[in-house]
Amino acid sequence: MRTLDTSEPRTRNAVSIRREAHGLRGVPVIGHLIDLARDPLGFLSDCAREYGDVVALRLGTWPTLLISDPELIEAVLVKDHRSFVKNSFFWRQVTAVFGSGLLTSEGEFWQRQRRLAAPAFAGKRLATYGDVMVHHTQLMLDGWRTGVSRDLHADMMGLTLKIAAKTLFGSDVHEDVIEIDQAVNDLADEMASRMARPFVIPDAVPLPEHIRYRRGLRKIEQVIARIVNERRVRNEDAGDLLSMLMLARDEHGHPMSDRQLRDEAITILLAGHETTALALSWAWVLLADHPEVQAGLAGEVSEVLGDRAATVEDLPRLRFAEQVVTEAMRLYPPAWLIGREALHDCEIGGYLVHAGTTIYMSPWVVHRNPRCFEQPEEFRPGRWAGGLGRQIPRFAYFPFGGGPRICIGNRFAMMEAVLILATMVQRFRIERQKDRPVIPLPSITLRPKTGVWVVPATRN
Ligand code: HEM
Repeated sequence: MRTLDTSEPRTRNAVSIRREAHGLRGVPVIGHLIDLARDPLGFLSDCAREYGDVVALRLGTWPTLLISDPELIEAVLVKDHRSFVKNSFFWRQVTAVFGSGLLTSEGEFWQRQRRLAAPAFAGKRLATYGDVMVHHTQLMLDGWRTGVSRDLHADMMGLTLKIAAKTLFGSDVHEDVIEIDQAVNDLADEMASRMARPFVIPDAVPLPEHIRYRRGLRKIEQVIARIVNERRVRNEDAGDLLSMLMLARDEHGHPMSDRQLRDEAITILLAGHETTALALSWAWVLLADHPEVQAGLAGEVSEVLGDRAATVEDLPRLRFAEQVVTEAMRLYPPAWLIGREALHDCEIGGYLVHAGTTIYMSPWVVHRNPRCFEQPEEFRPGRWAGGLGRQIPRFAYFPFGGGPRICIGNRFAMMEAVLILATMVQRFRIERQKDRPVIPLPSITLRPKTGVWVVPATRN
């Protein structure tokens, strides 16, 4: 039971909470860290439900606010974005992996890198990726057998990795997929433990997880280096993201350093492939649990495509497929928590925010708010049919974040998810393997803890 902490001074409207059960008052240094580590989704949802749109949490020594009101989220991410940077505690834990790539850099440097990368994710260039997406999905499905159970999440991870490598870096990674997959998992696990820990254990301490983490990082760096070297040898402008980055020159005419290329490539590869795989895996969990929705989707795909392969031109008519992806990301947003840190004292919606305060905004929490969505726990893709997206506040639904730091790959991801989903449902009906429940694991991303085990059946 959590109660309002009236023993604390209340500045302006600021609300503080503490947990009284289990003697948590006896661990003031840790504050709510244990609650957050034990059940992050439940804890943050309870906080918002019980204490409202702005809740002060005690996470170790870090002053933290959980903000769940769409207008206030818009203030942080858009209107007052200059007052905030990406949460530095969080990002410090992952800088060894992402370096100064797009996800983690700030200021003018970030702006320049974003400008360079943006054309690869827009317009005509984006449209050229469609065939690769469908082709790789078909290759994957060729290996599926009716009645033979499989981990669909592992399939989605392998598929989106191959697609990202091919479309953005012009490279095939078939032989490396299993190892990269393992490496990404090891990195994500270690980054998540570091985030949850209120203290830092130096990398040099030879813990098994540190060894796995270093091995994972080395593997990914090797693959990236190979891709960059292949391109240097061929010395051609392939018109993809890697070429754009390699051909870019700064104001002094200098190309990007190998280190910066590595940072950007690793960022795009990691930020892009797991999140999209997750959107698809969660969509399939929901579709398997709602056979009538899956049948509706198959009906649309059959009407639009018949037996032929999907193309980018079909996207405007695959409306229900898009609604399925949108609704799946409402219930299971792959990026379930977004963080910022206040650069200086400021005010958000009348609340005083001190410099250094961490702001948490959780799509998981907001997307399930009954104020924003009717029967929010229900999977109803059709709710998006009548232009719901335009009727709700802009930040009632924000799976890709928003403002200047909005996901650069959001259109790429939507296009990829819809094309993959349509290609899959065209060939297979998918049921869950009953004895293998799916357990959400809110790590850096929202993952299915032990995969998504399904039994496919060929459609006649
Ligand atoms: C369903 C799939 C995806 C989801 C849910 C997702 C989610 C997000 C979110 C929430 C952010 C903003 C984080 C913040 O503001 O702190 C972000 C940023 C980013 N995403 Fe995605 N993403 C997805 C797919 C992709 C893809 C396909 C790519 C690239 C191929 C990508 C690359 C990036 C990059 C580079 C950033 C940093 C952008 C910047 O700060 O300028 N993402 N993503």
